[in-house]
Amino acid sequence: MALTIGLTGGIASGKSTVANMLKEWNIPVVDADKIAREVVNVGEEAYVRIVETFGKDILQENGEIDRPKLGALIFQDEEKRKQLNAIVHPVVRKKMLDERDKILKKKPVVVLDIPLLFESNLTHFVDKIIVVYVDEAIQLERLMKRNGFSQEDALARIRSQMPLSEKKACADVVIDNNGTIDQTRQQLLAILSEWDVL
Ligand SMILES: CC(C)(COP(=O)(O)OP(=O)(O)OC[C@H]1O[C@@H](n2cnc3c(N)ncnc32)[C@H](O)[C@@H]1O)[C@@H](O)C(=O)NCCC(=O)NCCS
Ligand SMILES: Nc1ncnc2c1ncn2[C@@H]1O[C@H](COP(=O)(O)OP(=O)(O)OP(=O)(O)O)[C@@H](O)[C@H]1O
Repeated sequence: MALTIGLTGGIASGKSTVANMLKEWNIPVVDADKIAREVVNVGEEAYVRIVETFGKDILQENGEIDRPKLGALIFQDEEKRKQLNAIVHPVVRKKMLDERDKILKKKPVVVLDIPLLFESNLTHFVDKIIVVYVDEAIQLERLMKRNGFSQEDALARIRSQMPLSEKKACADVVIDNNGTIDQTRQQLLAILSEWDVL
């Protein structure tokens, strides 16, 4: 029987780290962040609407969207974030579900890696939910390190999402990613074997 697993968590909680493990084991993963980047390529409908809404100031010289600049804008301002979400999310959702359907024609299981699974009310599209959890102090530290953000910028991003503790409470299963990568891999293996996926 077909199984759609939702993989979610908070910003920098370790979703991509877990998704990479799944891909190594040949489990197909649909990456919402990757699709969200593709749908705003120069000339795409969402690109045109973003430029109309936020102006040419958010573009690089070559015409592509300046992601750090747009990020700085929308993570400081909830109204602007809602405007961006309203442009990008419907297109991402459609592409993601198309990819899911294509994969499920050939494979019994697919994982949808969706950072905003709960915030965007997408839980009805998945059968099981894995939340990748970290304590906020570690999340902050990893986010600042990975993106070179100040503490203030990193906190603005964390605060723009549903608290990770709430997501944890809504999960079918939680991966605690406070420890080593290997400890995370062991937890994932146990979940997959329990669900007969490996
Ligand atoms: C604001 C943008 C340009 C910043 O780009 P940047 O390359 O710096 O970050 P990236 O796209 O890799 O996202 C990193 C993480 O930020 C978080 N995040 C991104 N967008 C949002 C949002 N609208 N609300 C809350 N968190 C978000 C997610 O945890 C995501 O995994 C970009 O994130 C964007 O276009 N966001 C809107 C689309 C979106 O919601 N994407 C996320 C899920 S589909
Ligand atoms: N167990 C771990 N130990 C040490 N570092 C880790 C661990 N897990 C992830 N990291 C590092 O933390 C950072 C965030 O992890 P990752 O990119 O997987 O998170 P994410 O949830 O996909 O983030 P985003 O929502 O921003 O896409 C990365 O730099 C990653 O290498």
